[in-house]
Amino acid sequence: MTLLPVAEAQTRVLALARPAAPETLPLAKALGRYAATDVVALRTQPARPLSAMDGYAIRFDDLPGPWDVIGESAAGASFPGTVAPGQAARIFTGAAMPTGTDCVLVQEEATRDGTRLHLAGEGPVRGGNVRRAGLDFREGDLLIAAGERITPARAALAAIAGHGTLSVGRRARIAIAATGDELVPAGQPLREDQLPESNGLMLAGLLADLPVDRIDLGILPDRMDALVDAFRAVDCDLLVTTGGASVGDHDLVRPALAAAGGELDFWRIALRPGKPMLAGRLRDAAVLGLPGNPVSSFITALLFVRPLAARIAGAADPMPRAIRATLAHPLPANGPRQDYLRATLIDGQVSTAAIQDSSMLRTLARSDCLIVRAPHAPAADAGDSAEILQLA
Ligand SMILES: Nc1nc2c(c(=O)[nH]1)N[C@H]1C(S)=C(S)[C@@H](COP(=O)(O)OP(=O)(O)OC[C@H]3O[C@@H](n4cnc5c(N)ncnc54)[C@H](O)[C@@H]3O)O[C@H]1N2
Ligand code: MOO
Repeated sequence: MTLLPVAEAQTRVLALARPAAPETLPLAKALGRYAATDVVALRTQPARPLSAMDGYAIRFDDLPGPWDVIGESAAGASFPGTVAPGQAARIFTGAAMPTGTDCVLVQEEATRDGTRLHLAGEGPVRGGNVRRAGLDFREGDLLIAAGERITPARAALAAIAGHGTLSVGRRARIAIAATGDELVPAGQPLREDQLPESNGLMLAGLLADLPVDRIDLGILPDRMDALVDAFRAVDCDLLVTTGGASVGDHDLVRPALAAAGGELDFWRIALRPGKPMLAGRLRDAAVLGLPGNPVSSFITALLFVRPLAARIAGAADPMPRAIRATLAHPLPANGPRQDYLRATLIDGQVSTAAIQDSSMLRTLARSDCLIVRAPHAPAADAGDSAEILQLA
């Protein structure tokens, strides 16, 4: 049996995306989306030299004073004249430096007697307390690259750079179906051979921070006709199923995809947990069939569903980012599959949970990171560096 390496599976999954045409939205609505084009500054910030402090705009060469205060410059109400040698202008934070001045004496270091101003401290350095024109950026600078997320800071940056709207990727429409005759909606009475459905809720949570509209297909039974009907009817950018991905007699997602007219791209990854995941296309939609075990569903959602959803919405770089931590204890050599061990990170030291069964939600819920073990990684010692993925 050939198992696809995780990195290759991720590349092939991202290639299933068909990003929708972008749309232009007011900045407030563009928050959380991905930029569809490069965002360039339409103005220089600051446009003129500004005071960084409340005090007095002076000429550095006039130090140590005294000065005559001849006017005032406030944010939005600049001093219109020129400040000559021996003169100063009252100034406030964010106000334009009057012509002729080059530094600001903070008011804590000044005393005033009517219009007469005296130095009462060290005074500024040359150019001190002034934000030069273009300190932040200049007109024409690239501020946000296409495919970057419109975070709160980037939305604010776009606003101050002169934009009122942005061209962004559309929200991805993601249909989620749980499959399995044993599944009952959470909170409902159940027999001992039944199980509350939990993967759909988990997937919804894992997509909640992305620009995604979810289509909840609920619980589908392990019957070809029901699966094929649901697959034929769905209209979405990405169809995600959980369960029925393996080799059992009731594992029908793969044949149902084919019967509905879909195409399989690949099935089975050198991944633990999550090996039986399948990927394909169905008409205009990408399809990911996640394994039913809750932890397998979680990890395949983290490694494949979230990145693909973000890519459909226009993300350039949607992969989760690994960091490094120190192993708190030894680890045995790894087998042929890339392993994602449920673990806890404390003060940079990472420890694995004792039992790593892919059905165990309590272990997953207690973990705040996953240790990534490459296929055939040799045994590791306490104190060795390990790659980890942090869980939100
Ligand atoms: N002979 C083999 N058996 C199995 C193999 C294999 O290679 N050969 N692979 C194993 C691996 S690895 C995994 S992972 C599982 C997953 O297979 P399926 O995707 O077919 O999952 P199911 O059988 O449908 O369910 C597994 C388990 O998870 C529970 N489940 C399913 N959906 C949900 C849900 N929405 N919410 C909560 N729990 C769910 C289900 O009741 C089962 O207990 O296959 C191995 N078998
Ligand atoms: O790969 Mo399965 O997901 O081990 O449990």
